[in-house]
Amino acid sequence: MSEDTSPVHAPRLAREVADTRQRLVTGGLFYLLGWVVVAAPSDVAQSHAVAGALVGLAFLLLAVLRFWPRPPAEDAPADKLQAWLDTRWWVVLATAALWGGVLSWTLLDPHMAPGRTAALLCTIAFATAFAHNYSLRLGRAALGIGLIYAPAPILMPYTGESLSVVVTLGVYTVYLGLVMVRSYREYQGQLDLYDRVRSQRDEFETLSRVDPLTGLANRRYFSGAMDHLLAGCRMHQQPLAMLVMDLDHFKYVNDEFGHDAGDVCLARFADRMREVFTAPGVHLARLGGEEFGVLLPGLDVRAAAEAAERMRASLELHPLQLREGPLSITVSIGVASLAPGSSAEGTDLYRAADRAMYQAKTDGRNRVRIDLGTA
Ligand SMILES: Nc1nc2c(ncn2[C@@H]2O[C@H](COP(=O)(O)OP(=O)(O)OP(=O)(O)O)[C@@H](O)[C@H]2O)c(=O)[nH]1
Repeated sequence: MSEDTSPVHAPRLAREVADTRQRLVTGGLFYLLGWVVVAAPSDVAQSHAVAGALVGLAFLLLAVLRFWPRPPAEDAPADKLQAWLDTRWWVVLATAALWGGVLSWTLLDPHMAPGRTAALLCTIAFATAFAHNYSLRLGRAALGIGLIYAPAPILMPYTGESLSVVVTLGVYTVYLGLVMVRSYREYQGQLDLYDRVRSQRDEFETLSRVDPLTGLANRRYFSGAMDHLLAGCRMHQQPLAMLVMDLDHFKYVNDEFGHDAGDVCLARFADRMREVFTAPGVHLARLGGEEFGVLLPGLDVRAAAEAAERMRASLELHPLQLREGPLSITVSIGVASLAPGSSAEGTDLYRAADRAMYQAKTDGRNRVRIDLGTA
């Protein structure tokens, strides 16, 4: 039962696992009940007591196997989800085959003849339920229905049943086929809709935390990360540093080269940030316009100022590459850090770094300034 198990299908498979699990809950015991109803009027207890008991036990075992093992977690790898589905299908198909055997038995063995009508009615009910509930996979559903139902139209012409019953069963087979295909299509439609809703949800989720122009975190996400990092740094008795960086005379880039070139400049600046700030735990964000933020957990104000100076110097030495050519642009950077024992909050850290950045602007731009108010 090999299927496509590429990771991209994992959420779709997880959904199928959940739906299959839901359908498995009922069903198994109905086959057992069906067997009791078929066996009761026949003299199986006298003629084939052991075989009859084994069939009952087999239905019971298959009913139990529907509940065990439990499905893997929703976010499990696709191959695990697929393996669980495959084993559940074996159980369902084995149940169908066993029922097909029961029906054949009632048709072929005169001892079982009194249970034949009940077997036939159960067969129609089970095949119909199968067509409605198990058309998650077309081929497997067709096989299951065939196993349950095929003995009836195949064997009945040889058991003295009237032609009208045989023809009716044949016509019903066509109906089952149509129901199965329709259920399959409806289910695939549901899965497609589920995929679309999920990818839109992922897109919205990404948009809610990422700045689309630069791919950096946005201000909202950055604030949340700051609270989180601050709690972590306090727990581990570490400082937390922040840089606020503002491009100098950025308006000139827009005015001179156009807004699109300004956008590319912002994106290239973000790339440069990624190149320069590579320490683990660093958070980069676009705070708005041409203002950017960096959170540096574990760095005191001096170490953070050194990191800021690396960024400033990098920009000064290596101009950003725009389509129009290299662009020499500079950045003013404000630095602040919260000491491990400080009771100041994230907003205080932000304000201090922002103050330092404005000081850098006032002092002539293209420089790093420190605010020691929170250090
Ligand atoms: N292309 C582009 N420009 C933006 C964006 N957001 C803000 N700006 C522009 O950024 C410029 C900011 O100008 P100012 O606040 O005067 O700052 P500045 O020119 O960098 O000067 P100083 O900060 O004082 O060095 C304005 O022209 C805004 O239109 C954006 O997403 N894309």
